[in-house]
Amino acid sequence: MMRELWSQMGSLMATVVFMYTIFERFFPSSFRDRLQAYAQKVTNHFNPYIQITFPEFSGERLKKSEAYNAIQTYLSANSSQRAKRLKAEVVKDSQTPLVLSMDDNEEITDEFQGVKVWWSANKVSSNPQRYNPFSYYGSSDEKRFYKLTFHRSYRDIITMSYIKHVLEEGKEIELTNRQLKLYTNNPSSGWYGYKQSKWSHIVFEHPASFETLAMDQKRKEDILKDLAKFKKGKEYYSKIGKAWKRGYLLYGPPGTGKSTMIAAIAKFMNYDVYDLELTAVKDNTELRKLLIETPSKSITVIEDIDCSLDLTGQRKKKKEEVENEEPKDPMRKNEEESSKSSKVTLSGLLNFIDGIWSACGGERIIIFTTNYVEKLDPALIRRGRMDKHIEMSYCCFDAFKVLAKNYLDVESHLLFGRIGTLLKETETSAADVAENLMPKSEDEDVETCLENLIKALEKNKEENAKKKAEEEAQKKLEEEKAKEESTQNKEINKEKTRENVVKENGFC
Ligand SMILES: Nc1ncnc2c1ncn2[C@@H]1O[C@H](COP(=O)(O)OP(=O)(O)OP(=O)(O)O)[C@@H](O)[C@H]1O
Ligand SMILES: [Mg+2]
Repeated sequence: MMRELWSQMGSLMATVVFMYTIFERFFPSSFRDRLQAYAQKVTNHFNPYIQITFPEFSGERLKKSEAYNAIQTYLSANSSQRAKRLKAEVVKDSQTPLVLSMDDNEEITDEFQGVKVWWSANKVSSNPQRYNPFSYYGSSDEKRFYKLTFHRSYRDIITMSYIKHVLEEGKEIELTNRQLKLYTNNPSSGWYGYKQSKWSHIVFEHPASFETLAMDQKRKEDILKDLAKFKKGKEYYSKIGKAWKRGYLLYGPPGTGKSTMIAAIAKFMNYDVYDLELTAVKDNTELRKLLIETPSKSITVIEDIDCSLDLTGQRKKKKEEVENEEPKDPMRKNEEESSKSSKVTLSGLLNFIDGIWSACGGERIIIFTTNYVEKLDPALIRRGRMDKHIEMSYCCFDAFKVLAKNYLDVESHLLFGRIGTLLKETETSAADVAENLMPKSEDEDVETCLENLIKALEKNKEENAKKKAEEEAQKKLEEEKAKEESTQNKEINKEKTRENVVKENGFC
């Protein structure tokens, strides 16, 4: 009531000012200014309400204000039930294509810690008559802004806590609603020039999630807990003095779900994925430039790190090469050397993961995947760099049950027992199990699909047994050969010793 009264007062003052402008010719300008300032002072003195405005565009370059966007999102989420007049907008990159927010000149109330505040969406037209085709604001110079009004006795609570709460919640909702993106690095030849950038992106619409990811249930829960702890870890990481980042190493045979797991992590965390193709990065400087452009709340992925570059034995190999090298044409040698030195090195990657990059913004995840964990340089995957090592192993019964639910919508079946036994006896990837579970035609029912899987697993078992027998036979052969060689060596040594004794003593 009181606030409305003051609002009326404001209109009254505006009318007075308007009258000045009409009669301005009859008043000297100095008198007009003085009167206006005085009227403002009087209003401010008695008005117990404070107003803060948040314009849509700010700064010299008239960039769209982040605060305005966050407030819009916050109010859309909180006001669409309360406001009587709403406007619908199509928002780019949002999961919900049509976003409802309160319409221009509409007002709603909000409450924070028992304090009531008023938000209004406003629009002013600085020059409605003039058409400006280059205007940021459309056909007329419309300027939008949100106005927050509150009683002056709550100044501290509103300016110090409430606005922060609105902006944070608005940004959080923006992040939840937006569509995830998958970024890939562009070759450096295209980094500069008009509209070029280091990363290109597409909307990331991978259907995988932790619900559909087939793996041992306990391990899955463990990973989920780890991720949830990381997400809420801002204070914890700052308390222990560690950069807010986490490294995951996913390793295991092909088709066991490493890439699927990355998609599930991205979805769970609601982070964009930056898929770094190391072979397209010329050197450590380029690597740095690329990584520095990855934002917080992102996952940087290096897939098949063992194949991406010779990160595994680079240092050792270089030495060997130098020793075995034949003399070369000096021109070619120079060329080769410069191409060799323009490569990302293991230390370049490690320094950046540990150093500046992890300190930029925080809340970053880095994931390496490999099929051959034993080939990697221990320095690359030591704890602290790759904090969590996750083995994606062959399909177990738990994982099979998830796949059966995903593909056939069954949770139990008489054939499950046989499949469980066969999975223990074979090494079958989840990708192979999934492929066999997928109905090949419309006539194939659940039972046929499960039988198909059993047949495939039995075949796999037979082949494995055959392979194992062959390997054992080969091993035996090698052992026998080694034994024979050692007996021969012993005989030779004995003969040599005898000859030496004869030489030393000078007789037979
Ligand atoms: N654990 C799993 N859960 C659900 N689906 C899986 C799983 N593992 C594999 N699949 C299925 O198999 C396909 C291949 O899996 P994915 O690409 O994740 O394997 P990968 O471990 O990354 O293999 P590679 O080592 O060859 O890159 C996926 O598209 C998915 O359909
Ligand atoms: Mg993969």
